[in-house]
Amino acid sequence: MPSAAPPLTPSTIRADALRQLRAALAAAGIDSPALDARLLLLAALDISSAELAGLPEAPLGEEGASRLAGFAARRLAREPVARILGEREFWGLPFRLSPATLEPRPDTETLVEAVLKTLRRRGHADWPLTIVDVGTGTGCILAALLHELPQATGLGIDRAPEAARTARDNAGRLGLAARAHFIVGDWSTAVAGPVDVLVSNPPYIESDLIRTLAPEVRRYDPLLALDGGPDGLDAYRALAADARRLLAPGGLAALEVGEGQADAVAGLLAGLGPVSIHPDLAGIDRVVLVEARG
Ligand SMILES: C[S@@+](CC[C@H](N)C(=O)[O-])C[C@H]1O[C@@H](n2cnc3c(N)ncnc32)[C@H](O)[C@@H]1O
Repeated sequence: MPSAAPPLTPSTIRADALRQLRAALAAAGIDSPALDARLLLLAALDISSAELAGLPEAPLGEEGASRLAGFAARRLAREPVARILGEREFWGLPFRLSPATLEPRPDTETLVEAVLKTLRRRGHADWPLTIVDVGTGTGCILAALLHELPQATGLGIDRAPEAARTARDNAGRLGLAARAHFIVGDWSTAVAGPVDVLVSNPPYIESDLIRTLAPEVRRYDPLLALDGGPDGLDAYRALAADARRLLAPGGLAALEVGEGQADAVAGLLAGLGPVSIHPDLAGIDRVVLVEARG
């Protein structure tokens, strides 16, 4: 049964709207009702937290009530807040979303951290590195790396043309257009190499498990971004072959993996050089990194 929307009117005051929305989201079983209600209210009224704190008794007004009612209906239909707002932060940078892009996840920052740590340990962070990001989505991994590595240039590849366009737009808005290029392609088949850094957060959910995912993921993240084939490892087989073909001597590849996949992916990369496995903040092995022999 669809959950009841809060009874918002133009004369409803901000504080009451927040309470009503929080209660409606909680009743619908949404995980973070207080935070979501607050973010949606601020966005619907286009105000800051300080403005809300300063004038909690102000009425929503015609436009505010109508926008907030629309946002509430979408969230109650389990659309994620970031999709409603159209933007999501990753590595402290803003990324626009489109229906063709995965919503970037905090876990993926583990991959950015692992690559930067390795490059810094090796004293390569100021080198004019070439980076390839396969399955770039919003372009978040590539943009975060280029943001931290001022001499590097990068290529983002996605099979979804709309994702490649969104990534290009995001890189442009972040001032990275001169160093980041984006193409539509199937894994790295269009790339000749050599490549210094190959990164990817590929689709890795086992096909049969997709129907068990939370509605926020199953209904709103694109299937192409989720489906890793029968055992979830299809993409890694292609990427391991790409790494073997493309990596420069001494180059590195870093792949995000799903829970329980690290050992299998480490096995696929093992022939290239020493492999390390990096946990995310929850302690789950999240990134497999290989440093190709020089
Ligand atoms: C899990 S998403 C990751 C998106 C983004 N890199 C991130 O971390 O938020 C995987 C991405 O791979 C893309 N993809 C799926 N199959 C592909 C293929 N054969 N070649 C290139 N990209 C592919 C999807 O369109 C999607 O954007």
